[in-house]
Amino acid sequence: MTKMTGFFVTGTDTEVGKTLVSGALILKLREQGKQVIGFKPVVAGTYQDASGHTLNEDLETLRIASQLAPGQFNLSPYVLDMPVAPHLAAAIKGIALDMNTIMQALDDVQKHSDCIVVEGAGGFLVPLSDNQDLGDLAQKIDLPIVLVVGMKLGCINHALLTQEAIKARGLKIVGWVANSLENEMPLLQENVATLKAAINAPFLGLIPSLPNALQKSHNSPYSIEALDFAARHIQIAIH
Ligand SMILES: Nc1ncnc2c1ncn2[C@@H]1O[C@H](COP(=O)(O)OP(=O)(O)OP(=O)(O)O)[C@@H](O)[C@H]1O
Ligand SMILES: C[C@H](N)[C@H](N)CCCCCC(=O)O
Ligand SMILES: [Mg+2]
Repeated sequence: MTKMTGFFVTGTDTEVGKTLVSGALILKLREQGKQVIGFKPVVAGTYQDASGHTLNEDLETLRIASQLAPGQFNLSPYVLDMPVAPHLAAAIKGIALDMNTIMQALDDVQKHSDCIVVEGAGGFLVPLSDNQDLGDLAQKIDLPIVLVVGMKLGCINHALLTQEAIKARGLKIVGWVANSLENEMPLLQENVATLKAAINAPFLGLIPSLPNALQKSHNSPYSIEALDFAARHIQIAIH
């Protein structure tokens, strides 16, 4: 496999805005004239669209951001129905998540793009199997890591734990994004200031709570306007 360019997007937890930031990064890379494809090693949680197709919200968001047609490219080798820890969703389906299968799928989409934005599943050390986790996958993929901090009580500890885990794998955080989530936390700016001092990587920006008009509705992914709103709040050097 040739050396990839792009980003690996991890977060302090599940539901912290990795998909929002991944979509925003795809838009920023596309603004530079690059062909970008989003990828997730595994997704857990599906819904049926009006035509009865089984879809996943994150993959549909990455698809919107990359401007891909429905079904164009396989953005994840593992689409699992239950919205639970991926290795458990896989076990329920009677399968195991295999690192080589993920790398092969990534290689396939990479052939059609200049850059890849890989969104992790949950936090940095979510298991893929009994002996491998997403940190191992991040090591194999070896893309610069963007850390998304979901701004809620507890995020300082989660951010520091994640930073340690990334460092322990010999990887580097290229920057971190504070995502304000749906309800702005008390002392938001003070929390951001604490994180700026504690995280040993550039601060890329604070995404405010999405304006009501841009909030997603049930089962529908982020709109392109929501991704663009987030992109406008991220400053990142793209080479
Ligand atoms: N800035 C924001 N303003 C308002 N709502 C937000 C914001 N960021 C995220 N959300 C909401 O928080 C929820 C989780 O966001 P998102 O799906 O991007 O998280 P994630 O980290 O990608 O989760 P997963 O681990 O499942 O991939 C979504 O319902 C989304 O609408
Ligand atoms: C289903 C969910 N939305 C994510 N895709 C997966 C989150 C896995 C979290 C596992 C854990 O850390 O306990
Ligand atoms: Mg997501």
